[in-house]
Amino acid sequence: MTKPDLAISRIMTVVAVALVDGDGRVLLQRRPEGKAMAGLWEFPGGKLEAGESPEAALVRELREELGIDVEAACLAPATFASEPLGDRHLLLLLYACRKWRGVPQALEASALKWARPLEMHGLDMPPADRPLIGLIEALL
Ligand SMILES: Nc1nc2c([nH]c(=O)n2[C@@H]2O[C@H](COP(=O)(O)OP(=O)(O)OP(=O)(O)O)[C@@H](O)[C@H]2O)c(=O)[nH]1
Repeated sequence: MTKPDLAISRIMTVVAVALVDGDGRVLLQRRPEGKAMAGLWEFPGGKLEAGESPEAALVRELREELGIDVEAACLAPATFASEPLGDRHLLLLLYACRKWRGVPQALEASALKWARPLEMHGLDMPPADRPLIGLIEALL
């Protein structure tokens, strides 16, 4: 029998969102100093907590990170990334969302930026995010 190349316990599931404004721009946040990959631009989101659904985790993360309220029903599954990350394997589930309440604030990030996909190609983003840019472009 062939051995699986990854133990399930090493998979890290992360949920993130492309918040899209009326001009077709997407919100990115900059990872703060002191964290892995500090200074890189990423989609808001984070890890699932035990027992949380992906949508509930994202609703929570968006409140914690940006101070906005999003309905789970407004989170549309968009695409995903699958990428080795240190000694783990990252499964990044990316949603798209065009409706939220409140004005996003950088409560945890060092900065926020509304960017068009074309601009995103020129930004430093985590390796898992790079293949997602073209897919987001096609979705908008
Ligand atoms: N939110 C988010 N995380 C991403 C993206 N791309 C990517 O590789 N990641 C990785 O997925 C993980 C997200 O987890 P997180 O935000 O909860 O964790 P963190 O590293 O900030 O640290 P923490 O454990 O102190 O919360 C990080 O390892 C982060 O580098 C992305 O676009 N958005």
